[in-house]
Amino acid sequence: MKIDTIVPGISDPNAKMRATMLSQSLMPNRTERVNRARGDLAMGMPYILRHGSERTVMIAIETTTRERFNALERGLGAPELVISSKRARSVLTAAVTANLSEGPVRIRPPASADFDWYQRLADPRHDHVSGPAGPLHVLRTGDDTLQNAGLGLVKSAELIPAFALFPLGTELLDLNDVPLTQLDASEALAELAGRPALSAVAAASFPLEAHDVSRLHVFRDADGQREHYAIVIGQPDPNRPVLARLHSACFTGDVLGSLKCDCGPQLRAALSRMGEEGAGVLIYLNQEGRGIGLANKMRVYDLQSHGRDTVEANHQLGFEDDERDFRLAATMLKQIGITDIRLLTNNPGKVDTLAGNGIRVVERVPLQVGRTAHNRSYLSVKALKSGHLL
Ligand SMILES: Nc1nc2c(ncn2[C@@H]2O[C@H](COP(=O)(O)OP(=O)(O)OP(=O)(O)O)[C@@H](O)[C@H]2O)c(=O)[nH]1
Ligand SMILES: [Zn+2]
Repeated sequence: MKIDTIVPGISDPNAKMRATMLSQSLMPNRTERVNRARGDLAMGMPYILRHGSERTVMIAIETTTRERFNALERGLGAPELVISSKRARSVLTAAVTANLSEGPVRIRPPASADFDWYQRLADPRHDHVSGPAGPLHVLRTGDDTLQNAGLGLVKSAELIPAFALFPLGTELLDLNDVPLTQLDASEALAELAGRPALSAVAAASFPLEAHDVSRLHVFRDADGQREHYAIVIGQPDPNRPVLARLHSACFTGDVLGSLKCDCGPQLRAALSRMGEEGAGVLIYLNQEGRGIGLANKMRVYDLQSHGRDTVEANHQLGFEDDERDFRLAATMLKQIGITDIRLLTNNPGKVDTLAGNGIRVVERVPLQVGRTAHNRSYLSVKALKSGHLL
């Protein structure tokens, strides 16, 4: 951005310096650059992902249009398709996935591949009718910083974890006239792994069914993408550990009363126990579907209707078992001045993460409510595969 060209009175000796300072302060920082790229992916816009001298144009398979994809292919040549190793093991033949390590899997498309081919490998909705794909050429060599960053970005945009990378050789095309976002892959990886920063935005008190004194604090993450809530019930005694619940958003369970999980009853039971004790804190994290978002949760529910369990379905779509970041809860508790808690949970992972991030969990209080014939196998898979305590 050339601010000096629009600042009047450029002959003023201070104007140039003011323009430089203004340019510097308007320059997007790392969080903003990563968030722009994430926004582009969500809109189906391509952006430039760089690593060293390598430059690629990245586009998410879920959101791009066929027309845009074809235009990129005509201009830049065939891309590589990147999916996660979890997805690769579900959709590719065993011969192709033998010895695959965790992380991104790079696939060179066959000459006949059209946009439908990319969609079919990305989206598992037709897996049960089409069977495994292969033989295919999996690229195993080289540094995969670009692919790792891409995978982190599509997942954090809550999109199907699959994208295309079109190599952008310097000699090929000059895209300088197209205002594409540019992002460095190492910088993206550092941002995604960093401790999530949250700021307190607003708070107000109002009565709840559980207790007539409650205060809701709204926190917003640094990229402005998501809000999380802390609800303080009654007036917790600062000298005693507070009864606490760390709850992850479940629109289907919390709001609609779905019988497929135990979230709604857990939410209400936690609030009413806090009401009975006269004090407590509920941390409500907007990490729907164990961090994959509601659209992806519906995709994994659909896979579950074809016989997959909750963990297998996440893998088939390309996600890990659990994509949540419980460090957010530790940050929020500390910001509202609560460091000692009794945590209502059956999930030892929550206890460990809070304890490792400055919260003293003096007791784990089991929360076993809402078991139905519909969620019996879901809950036993969580116990068997995810270490939840029954
Ligand atoms: N991906 C996926 N998410 C699910 C499924 N069923 C429920 N969820 C999500 O799982 C999360 C459950 O959250 P919590 O109840 O806070 O956590 P938990 O890990 O079960 O631990 P505790 O309830 O504290 O014992 C919510 O985000 C739900 O939306 C499923 O089949 N697949
Ligand atoms: Zn639920």
